[in-house]
Amino acid sequence: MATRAKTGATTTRASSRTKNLAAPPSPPPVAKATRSKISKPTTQAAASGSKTAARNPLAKRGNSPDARAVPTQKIAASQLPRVANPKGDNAEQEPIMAYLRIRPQLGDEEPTSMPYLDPMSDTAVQMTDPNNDNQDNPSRPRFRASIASPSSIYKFSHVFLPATDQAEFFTKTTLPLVRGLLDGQNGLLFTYGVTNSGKTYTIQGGNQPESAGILPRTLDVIFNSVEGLQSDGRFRPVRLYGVEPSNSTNSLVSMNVNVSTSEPALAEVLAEHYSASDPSDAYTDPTILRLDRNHEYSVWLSYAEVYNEKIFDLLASVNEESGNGASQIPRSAAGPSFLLTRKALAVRPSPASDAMDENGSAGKYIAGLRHFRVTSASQAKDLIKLGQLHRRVFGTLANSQSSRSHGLVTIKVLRGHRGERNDPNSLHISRLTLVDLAGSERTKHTQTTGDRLKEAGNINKSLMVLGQCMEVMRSNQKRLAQSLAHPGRTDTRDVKKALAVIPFRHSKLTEVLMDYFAGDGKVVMIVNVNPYDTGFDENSHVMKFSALTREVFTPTNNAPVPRVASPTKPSTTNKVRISALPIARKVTIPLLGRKVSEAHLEVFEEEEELRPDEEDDDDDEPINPLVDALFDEIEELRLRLYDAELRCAIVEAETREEVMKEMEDRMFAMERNYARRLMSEVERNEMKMDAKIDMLHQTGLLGTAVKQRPVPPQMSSEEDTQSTEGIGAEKAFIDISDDNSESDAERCSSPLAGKGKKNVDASGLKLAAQLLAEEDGEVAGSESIIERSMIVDAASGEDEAEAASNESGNDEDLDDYTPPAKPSGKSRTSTTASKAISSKSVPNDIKAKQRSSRRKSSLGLEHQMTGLSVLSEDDIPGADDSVIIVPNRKARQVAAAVGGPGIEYVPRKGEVDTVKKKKRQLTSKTVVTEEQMEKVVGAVEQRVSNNDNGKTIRRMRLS
Ligand SMILES: Nc1ncnc2c1ncn2[C@@H]1O[C@H](COP(=O)(O)OP(=O)(O)OP(=O)(O)O)[C@@H](O)[C@H]1O
Repeated sequence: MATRAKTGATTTRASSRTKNLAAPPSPPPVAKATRSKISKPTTQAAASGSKTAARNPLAKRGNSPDARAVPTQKIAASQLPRVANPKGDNAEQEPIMAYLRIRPQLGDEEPTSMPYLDPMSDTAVQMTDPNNDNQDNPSRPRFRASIASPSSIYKFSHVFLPATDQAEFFTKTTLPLVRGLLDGQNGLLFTYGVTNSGKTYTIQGGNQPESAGILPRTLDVIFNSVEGLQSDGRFRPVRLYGVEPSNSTNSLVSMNVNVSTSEPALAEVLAEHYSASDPSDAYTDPTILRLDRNHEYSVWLSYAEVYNEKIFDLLASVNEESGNGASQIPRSAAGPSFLLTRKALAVRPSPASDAMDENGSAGKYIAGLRHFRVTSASQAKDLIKLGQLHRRVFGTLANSQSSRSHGLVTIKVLRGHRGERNDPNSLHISRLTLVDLAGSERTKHTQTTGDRLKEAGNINKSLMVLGQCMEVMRSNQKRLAQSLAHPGRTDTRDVKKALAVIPFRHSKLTEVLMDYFAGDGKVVMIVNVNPYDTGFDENSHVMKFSALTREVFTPTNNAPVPRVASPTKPSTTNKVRISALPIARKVTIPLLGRKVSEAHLEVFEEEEELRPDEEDDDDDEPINPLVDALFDEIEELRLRLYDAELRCAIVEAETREEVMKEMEDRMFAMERNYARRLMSEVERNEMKMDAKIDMLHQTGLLGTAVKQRPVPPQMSSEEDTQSTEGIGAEKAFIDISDDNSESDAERCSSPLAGKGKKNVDASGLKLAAQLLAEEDGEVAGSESIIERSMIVDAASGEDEAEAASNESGNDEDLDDYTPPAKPSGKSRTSTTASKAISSKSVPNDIKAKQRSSRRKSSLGLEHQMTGLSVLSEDDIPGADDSVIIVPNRKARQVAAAVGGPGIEYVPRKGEVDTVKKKKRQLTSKTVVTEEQMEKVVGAVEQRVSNNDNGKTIRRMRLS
């Protein structure tokens, strides 16, 4: 037997049957366990007993002494809902267990509250789209980019909140599977979720001792429980259900993977930085499961990855070639370089001899995947680390340790009776596979391109196919259940024939796992969600997948009818052909060591070998070329879509940035322009207003004549002349009512209203002429003075005496009004002198000439003033036409009390009227109705008339 096994010509099938039903704690019904092909009468008898038990699962589960002896499992089993097996046999079915784990918030960069996930109970969560801000107002139109439902409630077997620790999580989700494994039952656990949601943390754990994940804890519990019950490992598992005599090549020592002593050279270089100081090694889960001490156990480990739709053995020794220059990889001075060659493994159907019954399938296995016997938890953990080292772990923007492949760790336990150590028929094989799925990729967020994009496409393909398998399984089961519920309506056999093909073969991942879904043990799915930095839409898809999965049932008791299988055909490996050329990739692995910063690896990935006889696949699943082509098409389109979206996002971002910059520049330029214009306008306004106020002063009505203000610098020489004229003219616009005898009508009339000579007060003209002389900045000789004096005389005429009396009038009627200064002595003298000249020494004809000339000049001046008034109004931006200048604050108060805007106080010389100034700066136009104006004017006049001796200066401009 041993000899045959060594040659590899014969393999055996271990028995799946419980031989001693009375032996406590006998396991519950075994799913697909293996049985030796070399049958013995005793084995057959036992198998027969087992067969009976297998067909009566309830008796085996609930009523058997074994079940009573294993309380943990009994509780776990009793919690599960049961349904009739759609296959029509007596096997029980359980839904796939789905657990939700919510990742806690990490660091400060993420928001403090879960934005869209609301745990409602231990088994339900509500997801609400945070962008759906129209919830409160249904009448408002909804524009949502997302196709996911805005709010949904999802149910799970259990919801684990962020505070859940690893120990509790392991106990509730995985321990029942470990119990099943040691009791001979198969199990599958996989984590599902988007990148960075905590899948790897759940499976492998964190850096802290207590944060060990479910994989190291599983190994701890297994070795805690089998302590003292380990067999010598004389048989080893092959394929899915086969056993064969073990040989030395499968021991860790023989393959130089005794990690405690010597590792492969690559691992020596790299792993020392990876594993030397891993604090989680120090932790051991203390849980011990009680086992039947009449049995002995051997534990086998394999570690595979599905990467880019290829399967690789992560524990296979790698052919390496260290830094000898053979590779084209640019060598780093700091780090070592390796050329690795690894070969993709094929998934093959097990030979029919492995099948448990004639009609049954023996399942598919990964051809060439090596299993290593491990005798302690620490040894197993080291082996896992070696596998992780080989696993492709690339840093992406989303997660520096993102898993780019699906990692499958399979633990196989061979259990045999102590009394029948040499009998392979006494062996049970059970297996537990823990799968760390790669994250569903967010290409937009991770800026995935090139190789990463291809990886993403393949990852998504695997997950998509997994979802499709679930969907088809669910609909098949529904149809069968309906048919069984109404047996008269349709023939169940017809329904079975019409069931849709489950597309397991469309991805390597589902192909490898299909036996679990097809009824080979319990399936547990862990849904990892990170609601802090992952989008609502992405997690919605994950949730939908989990909701779908929970509706799929897997048979938990699928023990087939045992039969003696024919010997396995010898391997035809020598006739293999390589399906494609090797693919070379360059990998850079960052290291944690001080000396070595990174290692460059060149990986040659050989395609899987296909046997000639495998080209016509003998799989029972029909191949539909159209479906395959459509899948390829979908993948192609998906990749192109990702690529296009990525490019669009980049272009959009760049365009936005450019436009923003341009707009910013423009805004700055506009701001500068406006500020400059505003300042110049304010200055101009101030100049003009000051000039006007100066005119008032110079008329002597508001105080002593002030010195001439400088002409605004922006005025040209041409403007200068005009402005000089304007100033003089504007002075003439001042309606001077310096005596109380002036009629109301005259006082209220605007000097602009008539624009005629009679509206121009004689005193005003006189002063205007004087001002003109002063503004010219020179005394142009006596003639010009005489000329101007004549003009004044002619203009004043009969009003002269009145004007003279007004000059000496009492102006103390207004409390804060400063009486105008007396005209300067020079002016007065000039006037008097001119009068003297005119009356005494000038002949009559000359007088007449002078009179006509004076009349002309007067008319010219009047004309100039009229013109300038227009110029003045139009020229001053923001000039307020509705302004009333009142002589003092009190008057303003009175006017303001009566109501009506536009009341201005004319300050004394040197006094600053801040209100007016501010008003000017704001250049706000006040609109005053005629009615308001009249009211104000009336009030002012009233006030003025109440003060007998007051002088009122008002200026009204009615626009
Ligand atoms: N329950 C948790 N408690 C504390 N930290 C956690 C938890 N879950 C995840 N993390 C941390 O979140 C980060 C991302 O987790 P992890 O690497 O497991 O994500 P992932 O889903 O495996 O990502 P990928 O699919 O890209 O491999 C890690 O730093 C991990 O330590």
